[in-house]
Amino acid sequence: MMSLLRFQNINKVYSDRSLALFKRAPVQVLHDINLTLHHKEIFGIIGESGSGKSTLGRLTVRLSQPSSGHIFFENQNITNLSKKAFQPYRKKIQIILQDPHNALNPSLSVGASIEEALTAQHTQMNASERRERVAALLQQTGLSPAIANRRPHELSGGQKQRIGIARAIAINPTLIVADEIVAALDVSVQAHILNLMLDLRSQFNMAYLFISHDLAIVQKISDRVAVLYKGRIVETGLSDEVFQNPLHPYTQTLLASSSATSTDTKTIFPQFGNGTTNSSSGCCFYNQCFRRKAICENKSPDTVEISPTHHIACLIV
Ligand SMILES: Nc1ncnc2c1ncn2[C@@H]1O[C@H](COP(=O)(O)OP(=O)(O)OP(=O)(O)O)[C@@H](O)[C@H]1O
Repeated sequence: MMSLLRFQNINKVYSDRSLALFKRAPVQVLHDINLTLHHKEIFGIIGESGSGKSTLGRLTVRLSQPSSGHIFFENQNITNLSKKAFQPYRKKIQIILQDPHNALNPSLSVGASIEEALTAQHTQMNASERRERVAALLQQTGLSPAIANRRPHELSGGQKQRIGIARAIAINPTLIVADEIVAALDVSVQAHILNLMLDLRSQFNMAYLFISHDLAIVQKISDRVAVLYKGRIVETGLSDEVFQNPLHPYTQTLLASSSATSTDTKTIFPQFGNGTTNSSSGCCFYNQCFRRKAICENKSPDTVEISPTHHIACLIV
């Protein structure tokens, strides 16, 4: 497979903002990152909070610059390109962020928001072509074209995230950085969004850098995965291999600690049938456990019985 994105010896140093200005010391959050992402591939990035996942995503779309090292996109070194020289690549690399509620301009209609993505990238479309494109994008993301006239506050979280996805795919990118894109959504909505991402990948042959703390979701959605620990890649490989036979002690600990809390993939991805789930109860998921168990067992949340240990595990989390 041809390389789409390559990180070569990437280091990132921030200054520690928790300290007073005169006491600030540099903090290295990424150490010597080497990764290659192929065309049409879904590459998962996992690791605990603060391990540097989002920083890697931000470097990819040049929201931030590496302190040293190089980033190659389609074999072109894009690390130090001027804004103008980067413009053609900007169109090919899009990002979708976690919080759909803040991702959209509240004063713009949904249609105007998507049109803005088209005009920002200097597409040569006239107004009626843009409106047609907006309608097509809404349909492709499972929404009615009529929603174009609504404002963000009139939409659900899932609908807003679909608009975020429509904006991201508007100019036919080849790579999408998906940073915790379902973390803020209800579990049933997560399923729809993740299935939409899989459909769009097959339809438009995009690659995803898929950043998530939810190991079960990453396992199911990713072709390959890298495990970040304190800014270093400690393990990388085919998703199934890493999840089934983790070699690095940190990966083993991460998988073991997630086993009581991870998403039930049978609920999220029913098409995977009886695939393994990391959840001891099969249903636990942070503080939504009642709801999740209800969904798993197809019951009302009020009638779900939860074992004391399951419940305690959720309270601890
Ligand atoms: N702009 C910044 N200035 C200073 N430090 C930063 C900045 N952005 C991130 N950091 C620090 O870099 C480290 C890595 O942050 P990052 O957001 O990449 O981690 P993460 O793995 O995505 O975490 P989470 O899963 O909690 O989002 C953290 O210690 C964070 O506090």
